[in-house]
Amino acid sequence: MTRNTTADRPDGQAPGAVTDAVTCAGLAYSFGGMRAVDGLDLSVGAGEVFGLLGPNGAGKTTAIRCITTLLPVPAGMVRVFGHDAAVDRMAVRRLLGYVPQQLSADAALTGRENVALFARVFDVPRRERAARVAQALAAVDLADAADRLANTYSGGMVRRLELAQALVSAPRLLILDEPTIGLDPIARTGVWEHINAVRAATGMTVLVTTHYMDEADQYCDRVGLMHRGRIRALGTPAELRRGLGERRRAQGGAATDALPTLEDVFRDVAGSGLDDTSGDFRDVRSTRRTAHRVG
Ligand SMILES: Nc1ncnc2c1ncn2[C@@H]1O[C@H](COP(=O)(O)OP(=O)(O)OP(=O)(O)O)[C@@H](O)[C@H]1O
Repeated sequence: MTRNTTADRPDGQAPGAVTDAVTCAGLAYSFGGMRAVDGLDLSVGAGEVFGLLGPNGAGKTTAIRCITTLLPVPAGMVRVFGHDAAVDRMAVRRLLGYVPQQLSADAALTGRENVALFARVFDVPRRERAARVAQALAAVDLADAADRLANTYSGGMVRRLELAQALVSAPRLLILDEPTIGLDPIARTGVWEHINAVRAATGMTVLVTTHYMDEADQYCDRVGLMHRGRIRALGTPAELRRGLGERRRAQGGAATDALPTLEDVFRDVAGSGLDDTSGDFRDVRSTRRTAHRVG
């Protein structure tokens, strides 16, 4: 059950309002008999940074692929700035930039060529292209490295290059699937600083998945904790931490005044589902499937 609601939304809107950047209602998606997304209800307000968290196999990537229209919407509803993803796929695609989990940069091209390719694919007008490519590269601090082959870039630079690819079409909604995975702490901070700078300059909405609870706590306005295909807890990181602290005190546990961390909240939500026998097996199997896909 969802434990927290939409208090303190930056746009002050009710869930499902037209100014929502993303609305999912009862979204479901199955791979054969496996129900990867199972009745997902989600509203991301325009202009907010929303973190979708959850254990391996929770259904985050599948949900994101439905929102980006890369997967169909077989059941339920997905809207992006009011456009129905099941009906108006091109309108949705024009509004978003997407950085997938898998590598999307071409090692044999320079940084500039990689971003220019995305500018063409996303129909950036020919006359504006060179300037927009340069602007996107500058926004992620790659102007000086723009004419080097991408295979000479560090991991952090590649991730920033992929960010530039997603930004070149000036999206209203930026969707990032684990943007900082495998990066060192300095590179992770760098990626977030660039996301925040662009967001501050443009008012862009950001929907991000991450397994790094410290990042979610620091950079997300609100987070949704997903487990077994739907949201189990929702709120600002502070609300979720406070809520767990209050529940613990009410249960007479934790003889400490320390506020729980977001990782404690994550364990509280995901842990309860991992305790039963089917959950253990299913989640191990999910993780292996995911590893196989990525590797
Ligand atoms: N192409 C596919 N074929 C079969 N099963 C899939 C496929 N993609 C995902 N799944 C399964 O759907 C479930 C949800 O996977 P998904 O990748 O959406 O989870 P996730 O929360 O993004 O996980 P992770 O954090 O590991 O990326 C998992 O059980 C996964 O094994």
